[in-house]
Amino acid sequence: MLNMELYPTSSVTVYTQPTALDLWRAAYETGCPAALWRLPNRPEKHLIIHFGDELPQLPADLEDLPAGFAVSPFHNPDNERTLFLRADAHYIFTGDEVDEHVSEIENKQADAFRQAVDRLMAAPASQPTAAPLFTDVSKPDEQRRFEAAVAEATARMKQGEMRKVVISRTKTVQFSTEPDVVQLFDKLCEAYPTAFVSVVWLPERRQVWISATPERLVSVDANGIFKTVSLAGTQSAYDADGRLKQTSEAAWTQKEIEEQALVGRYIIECFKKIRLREYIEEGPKTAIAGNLMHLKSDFTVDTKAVNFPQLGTVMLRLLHPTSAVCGMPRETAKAFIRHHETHDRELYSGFLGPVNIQSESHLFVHIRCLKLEGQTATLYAGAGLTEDSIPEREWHETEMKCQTLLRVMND
Ligand SMILES: C=C(O[C@H]1C=CC=C(C(=O)O)[C@@H]1O)C(=O)O
Repeated sequence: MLNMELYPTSSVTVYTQPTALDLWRAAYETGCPAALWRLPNRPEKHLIIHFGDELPQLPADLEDLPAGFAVSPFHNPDNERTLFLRADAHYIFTGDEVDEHVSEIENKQADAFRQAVDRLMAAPASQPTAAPLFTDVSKPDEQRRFEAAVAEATARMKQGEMRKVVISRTKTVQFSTEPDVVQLFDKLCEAYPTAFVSVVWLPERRQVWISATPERLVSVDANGIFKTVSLAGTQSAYDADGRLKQTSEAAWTQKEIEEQALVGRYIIECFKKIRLREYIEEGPKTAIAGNLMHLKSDFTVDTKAVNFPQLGTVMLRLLHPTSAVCGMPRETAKAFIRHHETHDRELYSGFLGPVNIQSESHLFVHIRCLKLEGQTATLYAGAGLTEDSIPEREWHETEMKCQTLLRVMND
């Protein structure tokens, strides 16, 4: 556990204000891990900087962690190896106001970061540039491999080996120049007000992860209200004429209803394991997630009323990875994924989000995301399969999921 007493913080509202871009560039140039995010339906944006050369890998125990940002890979037994960015510096952007909380920690990274911020603030403001062009450089056999894995999965499910598995694929695009990720973040926030939008810089891996995810994994707010969701089933939010559909126009097939019900059942099984009966379940309802629609049920627990302050941590351990990204039974699905996917999921379908920031923790399933390495972006998308899945349709679904980020990058 980290002792926050070592890191006293000063809280001031600054008058010569750095922009999010100045701060991001300073973190990027000086190799300080950083996370920029905006919670669903909230106006303010947050940026934290971790002053340190190595990012700790810690158990995701929400009660023990200081303020920061957690990022977990898909493969993370018991959530013990969760990357954790400490909020050594925390900036909150609300309209034109910047609220700054910077720890007095003294080390090489902190000094380099502060100097870089001063230098970038003194430099003439750079003019916004047009988003760079990009081209699809995915492997030509990606679709064939994906569809073969879907066919194999449905055959196994028909034999009764599994009930559900989520198979993913990648799409690689090459940018003409390195994209401005802060500009892309702002565009994603505007396009998807109900999504959790984030950009995370991991200098050890030389990777920037960008996402606009619709799926809450575990939240505990300042009043001790715990939330999770069951999200599955996918269709376009637009009709054949390109018109945005009403949620009431969404028609769901038996396959999609069952796919979502399995995720809900899995959540209820987790509650049962800890003998928790006092939860509220609402839904399923049709929810809009950017260019897509999903079926969604909300689960809520008042942790104060049930006297269960660690519920967030306990459920995080039980839930991850849910059957929205893995499958059922979980271990069989995990083994199938390991053998049939040709890429490493890395942080895709893990979880990420702020921990103990303003007395709240909000962790989301890391989907609708991409990994940026220099000028190359790898997009990840998965499809929940049941025995009724049709390979070409599932491929098309992953194409639509990639569009969540691509259409904003194209804008
Ligand atoms: C695994 C993904 O989405 C999940 C969440 C919602 C709907 C899903 C589906 O319909 O397959 C997936 O379970 C992804 O976007 O990569």
